[in-house]
Amino acid sequence: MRVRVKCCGITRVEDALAASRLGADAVGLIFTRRSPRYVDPRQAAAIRMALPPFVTAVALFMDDDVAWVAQVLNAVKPDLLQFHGAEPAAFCEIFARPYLKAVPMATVGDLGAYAAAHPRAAGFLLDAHAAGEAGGSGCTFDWTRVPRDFPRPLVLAGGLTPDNVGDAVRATRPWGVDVSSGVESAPGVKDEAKLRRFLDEVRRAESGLFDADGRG
Ligand SMILES: O=C(O)c1ccccc1N[C@@H]1O[C@H](COP(=O)(O)O)[C@@H](O)[C@H]1O
Repeated sequence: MRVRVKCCGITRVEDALAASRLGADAVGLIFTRRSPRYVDPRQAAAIRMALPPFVTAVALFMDDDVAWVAQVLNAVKPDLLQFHGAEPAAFCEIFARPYLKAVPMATVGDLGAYAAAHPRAAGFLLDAHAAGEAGGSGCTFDWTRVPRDFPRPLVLAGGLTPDNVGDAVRATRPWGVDVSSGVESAPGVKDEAKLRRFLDEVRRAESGLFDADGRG
């Protein structure tokens, strides 16, 4: 199966278009103000409207309040939400939209129990959350902790770059991968050459995962 790619922390229309053209399945728009990749809802709406068909717009929040999430949803109309903080399922479900729940791998030991606490999540995004950083830290975690054959979609994140994403895909066989700082020239500004190499490496790695019958 194809490994899906999300490019997170998009703040410019041209970067969203480049990511889409190069084959990204999703772009992430960050609405938590503590991120250097924060994008205001008006700019995000312009990015969202510029996306070609079948490219998913993901709105990322981290322990933000209900009113702010609702305001962003109204303005941007994203396809998918990503809750990157300590939001319980009851909070994530208020908005009645499909959502990804981030898992802080630095502190979560039992992924099964964590997932069970979010029965309606569309999938789980495994991030390092290293050294107190909540996201976009550029830090990896121990990929041997990613279970094979987990019954729900797992998106690998945290410190992925064009240089390590091939090994990451071969080691974990994830549903998808997510990259933010690893394909930038500055926070919130994507580097097209890095993005191209990242997507090429994902495709190269995934092609080696399947046998002649297309089975993984
Ligand atoms: O990217 C950010 O600035 C960010 C800020 C706050 C919460 C989450 C954030 N990004 C998410 O973190 C992962 C990992 O980032 P990186 O690739 O290690 O830089 C990223 O995929 C986003 O989903």
